[in-house]
Amino acid sequence: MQLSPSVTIQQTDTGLEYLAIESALCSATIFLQGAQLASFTPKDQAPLIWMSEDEDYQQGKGLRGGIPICWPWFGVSQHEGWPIHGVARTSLWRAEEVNEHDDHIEVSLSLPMRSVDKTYWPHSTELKVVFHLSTTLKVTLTNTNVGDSTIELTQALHTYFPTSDITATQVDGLQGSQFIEFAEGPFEQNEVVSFARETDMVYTQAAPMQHIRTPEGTIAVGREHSTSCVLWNPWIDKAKRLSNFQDEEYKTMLCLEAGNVMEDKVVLEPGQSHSLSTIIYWL
Ligand SMILES: O=P(O)(O)OC[C@H]1O[C@@H](O)[C@H](O)[C@@H](O)[C@@H]1O
Repeated sequence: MQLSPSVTIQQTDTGLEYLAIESALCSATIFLQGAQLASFTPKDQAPLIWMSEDEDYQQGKGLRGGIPICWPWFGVSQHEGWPIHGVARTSLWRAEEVNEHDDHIEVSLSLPMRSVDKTYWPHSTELKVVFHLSTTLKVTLTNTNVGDSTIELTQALHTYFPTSDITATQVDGLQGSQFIEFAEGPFEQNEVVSFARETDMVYTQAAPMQHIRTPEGTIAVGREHSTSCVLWNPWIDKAKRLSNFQDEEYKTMLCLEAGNVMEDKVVLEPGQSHSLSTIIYWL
């Protein structure tokens, strides 16, 4: 099915539907499950997004790569047995709109709340994501409180980035912020970050822009309405325990995740909205 000149709807062999974008400015894929962007490549440039070679695109399982949407909680829930990173990434979203312009394409999806188990999220909330696709990628996740009581949530746009060599990769722009590592801290980030071990840091009061320096070039990663972000690489041991992840793939990826976590959680009074954005491009 053709939705606009550059956007078609397609299906994997396993039956997962996705929007395929092939425009003069970029190519991209966005799955209805999880509203998960799985690839994004600006025209004549290298891919900006990483996906595991082992991903097998199963229903009800978050994809190992792309941009999983973590909602309405980030990380491990305080309720035992609840799924890590919430329920949005495994739920079926609805494609709402595709608007094609000369200089960008906008694709929006929403999460039908009837498909979210009320045990996990009993509140009346509208959740929408808009992908703004050109030679840059902007993703905006908007929560609106349509109920009559205050809601609180944590969330993240959990972007996987590619590199040809994690040991030759650095993240610049986190200096000056505080981080929590494996539930300890806060510690002060004094230097550019390099990778030589498992990295799982939650940064607070982080500057709105970081630069990932890889052997292939520098990726700019911006955030709006977010003062927290997460930096993750599983390294050798955890790589072996991860689903849909090859043992050696920790060498070729890292996650830098735009967040609203910890003290940066989203608090919405009835009628209020909040939009979290991430902006990604090759410098
Ligand atoms: O394997 P999952 O559920 O996709 O999570 C991947 C990682 O996501 C990161 O955001 C967390 O900080 C890590 O602790 C976690 O391992």
